[in-house]
Amino acid sequence: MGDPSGVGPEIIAAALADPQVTSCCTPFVLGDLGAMQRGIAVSGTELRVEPIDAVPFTAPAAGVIPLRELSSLSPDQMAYGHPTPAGGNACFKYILEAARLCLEGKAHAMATAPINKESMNSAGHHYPGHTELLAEITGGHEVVMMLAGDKLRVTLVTIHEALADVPRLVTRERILSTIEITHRALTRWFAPAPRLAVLALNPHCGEGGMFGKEDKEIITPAVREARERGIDAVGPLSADTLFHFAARGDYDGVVCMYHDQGLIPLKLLHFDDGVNVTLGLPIIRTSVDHGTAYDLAGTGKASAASMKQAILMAAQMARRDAELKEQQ
Ligand SMILES: NC(=O)c1ccc[n+]([C@@H]2O[C@H](COP(=O)([O-])OP(=O)(O)OC[C@H]3O[C@@H](n4cnc5c(N)ncnc54)[C@H](O)[C@@H]3O)[C@@H](O)[C@H]2O)c1
Ligand SMILES: N[C@H](C(=O)O)[C@H](O)COP(=O)(O)O
Repeated sequence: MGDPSGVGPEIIAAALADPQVTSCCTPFVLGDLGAMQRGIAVSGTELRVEPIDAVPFTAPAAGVIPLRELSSLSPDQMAYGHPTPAGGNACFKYILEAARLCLEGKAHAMATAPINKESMNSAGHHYPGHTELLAEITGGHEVVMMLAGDKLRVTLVTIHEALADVPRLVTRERILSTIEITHRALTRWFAPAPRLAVLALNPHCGEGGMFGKEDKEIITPAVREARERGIDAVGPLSADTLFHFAARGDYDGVVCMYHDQGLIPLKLLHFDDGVNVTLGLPIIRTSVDHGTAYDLAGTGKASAASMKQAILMAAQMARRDAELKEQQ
């Protein structure tokens, strides 16, 4: 459900009211009954929530959202636009339970609504986001954040890091593993023979060292090694021009060095329908590409398009996994 004080519950309701969603999967919510009922009212949908005790559960009637109640927040603890430690703790529980159900094979995939990272941290859970928390609780796998839309897919070598720390964190090993994880995931789910572009860190790829040495000394050898391992990757390429070519279809994925390098173009093109996917996990996890939007929470004005796409993509990935399993 994500943060009950944000737009999560209302966009979940709007997404689950869409027959395209319910015809491709059997969704259920891990969250708070009161928050979900409020979200349904705000969304103006005709849905009804029915608490479930366990997963799996009996298939619900049309118009019913099965909900496993993991918190019972008071109105103060879930006031719109006001994150609370109780709300942050509740989000943490929803994520843990979703991961557990996926790991145990009781759910095929999880699609997350937005959390407020500050509120989860205020509850004592010190993670930059879902990505790092899921990496830890599913076995310490190396993970990569991907944001994807029809026109563009970006993956990130560094995620939630201060910009000042990025040059130090952009190592050859980390670039190489990001390229490899991206390649593997795209091959499995999205593009059978992926073409990857790897971005430079500095303007004009460092201009021969005048504007920084990282492109020549770190990114170039990492791309060379990826190519030696059979991956169709090119780079480093200048970030200012590359997105034009990627968005017109020249590449299946763009490996970016830091958060805003990739997420600004992605959200410019796909704010409404972009999906965040965590690659490298032993489970399928997708998410909306936006945050808690406190300024809109409770107004019913938030778009549910990204939530819907996140659920559809999770279902599509799970179907693909089932096909691959059958072929084995
Ligand atoms: N998937 C996630 O859990 C996730 C993703 C991004 C940000 N966050 C968190 O969300 C909190 C708020 O972050 P922020 O303010 O940077 O970003 P935000 O995405 O919440 O809001 C940025 C702007 O986009 C608008 N917006 C967001 N979602 C919208 C929607 N569905 N429809 C229409 N407009 C929408 C908001 O009204 C606001 O003007 C932070 O704590 C951040 O860490 C969580
Ligand atoms: N970087 C993401 C974005 O801006 O959309 C976002 O913060 C999500 O992070 P998690 O999926 O790790 O919560």
